[in-house]
Amino acid sequence: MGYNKAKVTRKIGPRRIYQMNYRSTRDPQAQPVTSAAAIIKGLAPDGGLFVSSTFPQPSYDLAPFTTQPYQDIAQQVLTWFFPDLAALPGAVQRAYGAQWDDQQITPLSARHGGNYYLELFHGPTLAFKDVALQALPQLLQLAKVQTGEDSETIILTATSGDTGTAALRGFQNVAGTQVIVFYPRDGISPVQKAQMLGQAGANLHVVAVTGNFDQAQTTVKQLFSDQALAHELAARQQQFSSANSMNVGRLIPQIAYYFAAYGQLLQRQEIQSGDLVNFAVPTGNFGDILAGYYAKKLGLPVGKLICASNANNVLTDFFATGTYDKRREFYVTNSPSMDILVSSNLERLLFDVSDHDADLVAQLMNQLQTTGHYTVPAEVHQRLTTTFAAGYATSMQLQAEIKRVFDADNYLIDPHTAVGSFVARQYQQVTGDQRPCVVLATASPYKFPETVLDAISPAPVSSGLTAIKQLAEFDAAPLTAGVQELFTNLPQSQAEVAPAEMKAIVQQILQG
Ligand SMILES: N[C@@H](CCOP(=O)(O)O)C(=O)O
Repeated sequence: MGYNKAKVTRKIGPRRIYQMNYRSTRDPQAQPVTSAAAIIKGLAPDGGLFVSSTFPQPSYDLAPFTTQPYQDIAQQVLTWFFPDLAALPGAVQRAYGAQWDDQQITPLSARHGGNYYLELFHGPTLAFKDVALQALPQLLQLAKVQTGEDSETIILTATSGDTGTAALRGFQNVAGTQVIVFYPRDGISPVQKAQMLGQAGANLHVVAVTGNFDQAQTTVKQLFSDQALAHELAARQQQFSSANSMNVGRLIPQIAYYFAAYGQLLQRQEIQSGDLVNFAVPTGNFGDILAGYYAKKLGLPVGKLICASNANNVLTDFFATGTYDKRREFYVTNSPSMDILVSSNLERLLFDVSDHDADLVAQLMNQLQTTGHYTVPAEVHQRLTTTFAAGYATSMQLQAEIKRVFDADNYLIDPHTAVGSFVARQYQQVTGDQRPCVVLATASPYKFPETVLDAISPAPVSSGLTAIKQLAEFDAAPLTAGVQELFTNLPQSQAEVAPAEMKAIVQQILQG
């Protein structure tokens, strides 16, 4: 493996250890930090996002991905980005162990209705967030040991349904951590809510916000840069970190499943080594699709990255015009995890395609905050459109897509996956692009049984646990442990606040 850019900094025994530094997307003058520090901090002090100072340029063969277990692929990817984190192999084994209901961790389906589905929901909370949030606690622990950081880590998280539960599960009873999750009170599915409130642990806190996801995430970002609060925390030996894809420790593990998908296609001889594969990614905060962009930059033969949105189609318009404009109605939809108008990770993409122009990124992000919109230079927009395609599906269109795929092959997909599937087909029809396409299946259909049933069942649809049983009748496979657990979880208590009260509740929780 060749690391032609990372700097060799020290040598332990016969093995050379490389160090990868991380810098903010916004401040060209800021001192870079180590990978360990970037994971511990979560967000850069200037409000920007950490990116690696040099992008890894490994040389590798694609052939081994056909036979390697997922754990090996994940370890390889993590080592490219966090070469200075010691003891990664153990962490990876713990992250991808018996808590997964499929040994492949992210199995690729057969071709259904024209496309493949990369099933990212075989972890304990039934959504793709587990792939990274079973790993992040491990990475954080390694980073803390390595840096000697002994303050308590307060994981502040905003969720539109899936990240929160996966973060609670990942950090459940992890020593030296507390997790505070904020979710939009009226913006997640009944099963998502029951699942989130069902996560028990002395270090876990769930707070409903009487606002939408954007308000929760924006306030979380403000709390990160609140100096008075940081001092209060420091006095108690505490500091914030993030479980959202703003944290590189959350984002980087997601790159691995693009390699795993490619390996599975190769292994089945559906493609030849080097063939380009398109990926359709349902996305709200842009983390999942950015991981695909990073996979392409690492040399994986990725063709188009198809960015799929729901009715909150701010990203579709951005890719079409180069103008990002969040001044529009926020829709609460039947694909709630994607109900987002401020896509945090787009900032990392802009940093990359503008040739690391941190001043430009800072200016655009400032404009977004003050005016609600920005337009990227024409050259930046042009670069984006060579790699990305974009489209959206309405709530009715995604339901029709669930039915189409089910009718084709009795294959059940969740509403978010259906958004990706619909937009992939739309793209294929408009462009005639016949390359193999992998749709990221981001959540289990059992998290949204009402919407799925409504699409496929002629009978009246029930809700919650009853709907899960009703949906199971359409499924030849037995219920997985993660779904069965939904029937036994007991709801924990939660607080409810307005967005303006989020700081006060954080202080109250942390003061015990
Ligand atoms: N879609 C998420 C919200 C934020 O995304 P993240 O990937 O940055 O955590 C959710 O379901 O909670």
